[in-house]
Amino acid sequence: NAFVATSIARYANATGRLGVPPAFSEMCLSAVSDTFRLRGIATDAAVFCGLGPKIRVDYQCAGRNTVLEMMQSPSFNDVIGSCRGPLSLDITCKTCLNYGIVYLRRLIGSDDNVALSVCRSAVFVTLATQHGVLSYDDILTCFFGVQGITTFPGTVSVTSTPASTPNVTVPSDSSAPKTKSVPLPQKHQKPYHISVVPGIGIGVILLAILLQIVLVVLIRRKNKELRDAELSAQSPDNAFHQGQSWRCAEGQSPMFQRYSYKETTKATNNFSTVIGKGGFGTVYKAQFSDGSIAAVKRMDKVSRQAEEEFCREMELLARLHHRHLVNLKGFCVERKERFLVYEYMENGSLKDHLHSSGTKALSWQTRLQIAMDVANALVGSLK
Ligand SMILES: Nc1ncnc2c1ncn2[C@@H]1O[C@H](COP(=O)(O)OP(=O)(O)OP(=O)(O)O)[C@@H](O)[C@H]1O
Repeated sequence: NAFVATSIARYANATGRLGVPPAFSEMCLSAVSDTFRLRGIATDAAVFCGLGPKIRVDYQCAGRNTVLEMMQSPSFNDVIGSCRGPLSLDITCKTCLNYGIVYLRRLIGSDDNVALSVCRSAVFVTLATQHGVLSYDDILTCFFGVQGITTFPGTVSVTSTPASTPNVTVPSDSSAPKTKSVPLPQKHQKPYHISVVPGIGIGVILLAILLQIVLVVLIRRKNKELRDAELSAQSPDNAFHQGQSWRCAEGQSPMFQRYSYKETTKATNNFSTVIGKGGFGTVYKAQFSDGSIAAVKRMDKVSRQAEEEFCREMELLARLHHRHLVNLKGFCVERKERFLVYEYMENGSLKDHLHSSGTKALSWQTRLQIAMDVANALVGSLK
């Protein structure tokens, strides 16, 4: 009904008539059926839309055939006045409809339901022609509870056949001009699914572009990694890292625990506690996740010599086990990082004790004992 009423409102807007004359009704009905088909509505819907098997395409109401006649009927101004408010609000819409019903009852009584229904559409069409005073979309929503069928404003000159909507041939009627401007409901004529398809398409394209960007970033990152690896393989120092030193560390690994860079960093609390510095590098205090305390020596610089030293220390301590020699617990070889992990000597270095003075100074007897222990350790290392 909303479709048909919309078409008739457009026609009324052009001609001032409340529907097409009988000679045009067949063309009009076939145009309505075409519209149904275009919008994917079952063609037999026409049966339900009309007042019986045929759709009413004229809204003659109690002898009134034109918008002007409707306007001139008593109390119609009251209807217009009550429908002036924002009809999108439920309360305003109800007031407008109530005024309409009161007006119709006065006009045709309350018994003739068919006439009531047709006149109700005639009221709608009449109101719909009141541009500037009333909002067409709001009236449509209020009267039929539907939205988006058409936007009424906007006009087009019409001269061709009714079948090729939206152009309409205006009947030769002395009271109506032959060619009129009829509002064109272009905006909302496309069925819903037609506007959804491009939306999905755009979504898919955007997703594809996004995936492509991610792919390019990943490829670039991988290429950079490969380039870096190639460069480091070409550098003389790194050739050593990749070759001899690595074999050295690998060779010893079964004897010592191998630590990862990550766990070493965590155990030293990101290398926060320095306990000494030697020729090889800096020594940090560390506590590993199993609770063991250790001294971690970190190789300061990457050089062939440092690498050899690292290797030698490992090889040596793998062979030497003496109660006067500090034990090597493990190592870490990762990228350019080299660590040796020793058991932690909580009393500090011999050097510190030998050179300390005051109450902490070592007695000569203790010094002698230490000298003998060191000599023992040396003998043990030479065996
Ligand atoms: N296992 C350890 N436990 C506690 N502190 C240590 C341990 N190993 C080293 N240190 C501390 O770190 C300092 C440096 O030790 P490191 O072995 O690197 O140097 P060095 O023996 O003095 O010299 P070089 O590196 O030439 O042998 C020591 O003086 C000591 O204070």
